[in-house]
Amino acid sequence: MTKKLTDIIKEYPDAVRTEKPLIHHITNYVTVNDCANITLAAGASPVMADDPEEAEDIVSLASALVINMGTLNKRTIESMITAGKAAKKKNIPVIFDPVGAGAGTLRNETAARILKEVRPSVLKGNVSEILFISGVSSGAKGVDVSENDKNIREEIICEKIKKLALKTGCVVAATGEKDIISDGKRVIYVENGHRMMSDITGTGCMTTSLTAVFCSVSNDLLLGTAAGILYMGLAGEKAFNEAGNRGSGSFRTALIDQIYNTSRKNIEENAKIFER
Ligand SMILES: Nc1ncnc2c1ncn2[C@@H]1O[C@H](COP(=O)(O)OP(=O)(O)OP(=O)(O)O)[C@@H](O)[C@H]1O
Ligand SMILES: Cc1ncsc1CCO
Ligand SMILES: [Mg+2]
Repeated sequence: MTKKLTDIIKEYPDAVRTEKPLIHHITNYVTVNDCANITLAAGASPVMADDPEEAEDIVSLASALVINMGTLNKRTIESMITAGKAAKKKNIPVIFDPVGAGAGTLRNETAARILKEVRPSVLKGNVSEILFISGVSSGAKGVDVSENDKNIREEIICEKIKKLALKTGCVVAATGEKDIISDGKRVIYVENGHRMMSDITGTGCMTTSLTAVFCSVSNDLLLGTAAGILYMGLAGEKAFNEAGNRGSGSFRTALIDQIYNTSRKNIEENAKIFER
């Protein structure tokens, strides 16, 4: 089974480089530049456009839409809903990262509204955000995973994700030390990555951008999502070996370099992706 998954996913980077899909982002102002650069590093083309007046025009040119609620405000909520609905109408995959869900009323209500009104194709967040949306009260204080949620048993997270996928109609992914992805029936685990990835902000946001990139060239959103998470995890491991000893700034640069230099050999030799 592992072989089959990697055999499919290892074709995606070349497809991206051939197709150069446009990825529309409505995202946060903390990590926006990293998201644009990781999208380019993967061979796709980013456009960041978050005004309600142009949301529909821009998304109609795109091959995928990222909705990331990291620095939410009333103006961008309107853009997220408008662009999200327009994308769904045109069958463009919508990847929703509910950054900070659980941290306050505006975020919680907006996440619920986007799920209901847009019906995203993929819901991808860290384990605290996904558990909160699935109804487990989260200990998270902001945009990072809580210590409490890190210790929740894998089988419990898996069950919650499967149920949430069936309820929302989304492919659901929860990231952390181990990443779990499900469409409600199949469940994929990715065990690549490095703990230094949580020492910089934006590894989750960049993973969401890569998920959008690969979903735009895949006809299977479960595998497109798994690919975004897998390639980020593989890049994290190599970036740590190359630059981890220099510190978190160098690690961040090395991560983008690793996506730029993604190789078939790396996925063939090092992917830890399983379907159970
Ligand atoms: N301890 C860890 N070991 C291995 N990989 C990790 C670890 N923590 C995070 N990762 C990887 O880092 C990436 C980001 O995951 P994380 O859950 O930290 O996202 P996030 O909290 O949404 O990040 P941000 O909001 O800062 O962008 C994922 O690809 C995940 O697999
Ligand atoms: C630190 C931070 N605050 C809002 S968004 C963001 C980036 C990572 O999610
Ligand atoms: Mg995040």
